[in-house]
Amino acid sequence: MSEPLLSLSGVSRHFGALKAVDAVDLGIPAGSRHALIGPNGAGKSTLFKLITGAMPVSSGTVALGGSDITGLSENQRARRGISQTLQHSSLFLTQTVLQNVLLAAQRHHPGRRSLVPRRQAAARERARALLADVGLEQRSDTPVAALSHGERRQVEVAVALACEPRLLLLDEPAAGMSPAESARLVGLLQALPESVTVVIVEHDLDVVFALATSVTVLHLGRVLLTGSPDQVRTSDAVQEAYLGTGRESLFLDGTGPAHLEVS
Ligand SMILES: Nc1ncnc2c1ncn2[C@@H]1O[C@H](COP(=O)(O)OP(=O)(O)OP(=O)(O)O)[C@@H](O)[C@H]1O
Repeated sequence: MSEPLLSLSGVSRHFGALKAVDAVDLGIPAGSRHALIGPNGAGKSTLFKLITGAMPVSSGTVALGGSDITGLSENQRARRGISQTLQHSSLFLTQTVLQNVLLAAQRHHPGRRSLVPRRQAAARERARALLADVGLEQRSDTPVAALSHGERRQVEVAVALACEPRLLLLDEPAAGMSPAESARLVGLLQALPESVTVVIVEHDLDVVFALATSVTVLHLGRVLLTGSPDQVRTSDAVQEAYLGTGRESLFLDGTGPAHLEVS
């Protein structure tokens, strides 16, 4: 079997006596649409930060494409091909959608910054193509401040893609979105090329089951199960992990995810 794109081995993060992430082993093949789920406090955000390099591991190793990146900073990992969108927006509100994407591309490829009009035009063309990919070509010249919440999340995906990632990590991309906006987001993530491996941390299980080809369930910092969406859906252990967390069941009606209309 080929080497996973992302490989975690014995990854742990402790806060004093609390094992927020506890000896996690995980291999995510290239091209996956992988979801990390689990009840509140399961360790999802902490694990996300250990992958991006926003937080150092207490022990264990993180490898990307077979290279150990455990000791690398967040910026160094970004240069190796890890891009992320965060729960809290990092967009420039007074700049247009296009300018946000251009700035991200320039930050990532400082060498491509150019005063030559032909090169500037090529950069704008690349940025417009990305905006078309995320369904925002009509909004290129609109200031981000004038966009809806859902559209801003779409810009964040375009900004992350401007860094030409091998691994795109999305932290709760559907938070605060309407069902229609969530469906659009799922559609655009499904349409990304296989060269971009996607990992999402997401509470909205309709989004998870519409998108994910594989799912890891975290509980109390440990991997409870990694499997197909069907294996996760039908697991008694997963249902039990969600009991007592405010959700009576993994699915609110106990039958399955609500239908998410993905166009
Ligand atoms: N910087 C920190 N210092 C101390 N404890 C922390 C820190 N960050 C997270 N924790 C604790 O680690 C555990 C896991 O938190 P984490 O935010 O990773 O969970 P989560 O699964 O993302 O939860 P949620 O779904 O609520 O966002 C929790 O008990 C949390 O209180």
